[in-house]
Amino acid sequence: MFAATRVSAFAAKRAFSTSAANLSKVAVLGAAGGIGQPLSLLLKENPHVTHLSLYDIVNTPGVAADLSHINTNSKVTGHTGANNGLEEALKDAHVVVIPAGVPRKPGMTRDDLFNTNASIVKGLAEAAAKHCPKAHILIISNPVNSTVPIFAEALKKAGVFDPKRLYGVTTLDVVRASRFVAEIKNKDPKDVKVTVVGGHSGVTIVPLLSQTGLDFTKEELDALTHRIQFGGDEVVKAKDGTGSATLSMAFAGARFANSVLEATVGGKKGVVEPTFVQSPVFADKGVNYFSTLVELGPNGAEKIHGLGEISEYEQKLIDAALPELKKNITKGEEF
Ligand SMILES: NC(=O)C1=CN([C@@H]2O[C@H](COP(=O)(O)OP(=O)(O)OC[C@H]3O[C@@H](n4cnc5c(N)ncnc54)[C@H](O)[C@@H]3O)[C@@H](O)[C@H]2O)C=CC1
Ligand SMILES: O=C([O-])CC(=O)C(=O)O
Repeated sequence: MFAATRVSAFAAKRAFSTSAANLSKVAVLGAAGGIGQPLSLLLKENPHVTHLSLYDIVNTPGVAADLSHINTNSKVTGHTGANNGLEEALKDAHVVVIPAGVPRKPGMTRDDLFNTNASIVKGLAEAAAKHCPKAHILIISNPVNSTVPIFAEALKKAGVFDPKRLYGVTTLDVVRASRFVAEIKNKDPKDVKVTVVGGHSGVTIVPLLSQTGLDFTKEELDALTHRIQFGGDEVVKAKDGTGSATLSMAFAGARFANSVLEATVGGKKGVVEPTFVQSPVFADKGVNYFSTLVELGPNGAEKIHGLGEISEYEQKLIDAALPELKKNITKGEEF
């Protein structure tokens, strides 16, 4: 904590002369981790961020000191679990990005992380409800299908839940889908947009390849759908016990955070991103959270799109996703 305080004071002093008004304080919780560090680096480059506030239970002073030397126009502060670290990190935050919690090892499902990560996320939610009740909260911690409902319940209990400001980050599925499709079609991924709906684990991840404007054989559809649904496993296997996707997740998380910032403080119109939010799309089937394309505006998730036209193949994927999704959501809500 001593080191954290020193870093904090140092960074704050330096920032005084360089940074604009503290309009967009962005807090990263879990900032010293595999995702947290590269994500914080990418956020340090984001011109919308005026104050980058890094919180972790370990090692944040070092990460904050390191990032604070980068000559972009934001101040960096580091906070640890000791004393009022979390409160300081969250106070007045406009956006809070949360990659705190344990990652998978080979052989585990994301749901296997529930026991450890549910309490971590719940604790952070209670703190956010108290110290930054108006912040936009971006949940990366797995299992996203359950951690978003856990967070929502904690905010509801504190009387500060606004469904427009709570987002499960599913951007990595979209990033992967674009890359994988581009690979087999010999295209530049920037020209390949794939909408991915549902949740963020296995069969709950539903790519809508029929909406890409490209043609696929049945074999291509099967292979791509499987790869997009289980892309996370490829990385878990390759990392061989040392963790799951961190760099691609940091890239995806920074992209989503930037979209939220552009829409909420950057005045940009027509920002549309897929994200796992409280959603009416399958609420009649008891599935209260779902990821579809969402239009972001000054208040956050302002317009939730439906699925659009989907193929029979995709309808079957949706039918398989809904029961699993409902189970994951209920588990989170009841935690
Ligand atoms: N939504 C998505 O698409 C993805 C989600 N993930 C998930 O993100 C999470 C983090 O993954 P990694 O960064 O690889 O793990 P990591 O273990 O490298 O980092 C996690 C960090 O969280 C910190 N932490 C633990 N408890 C905390 C608490 N109470 N408050 C603040 N920080 C705390 C740890 O000290 C550590 O620095 C995992 O749950 C993983 O499954 C990973 C990839 C993609
Ligand atoms: O696979 C994991 O556990 C991490 C993750 O969510 C992903 O890479 O999509």
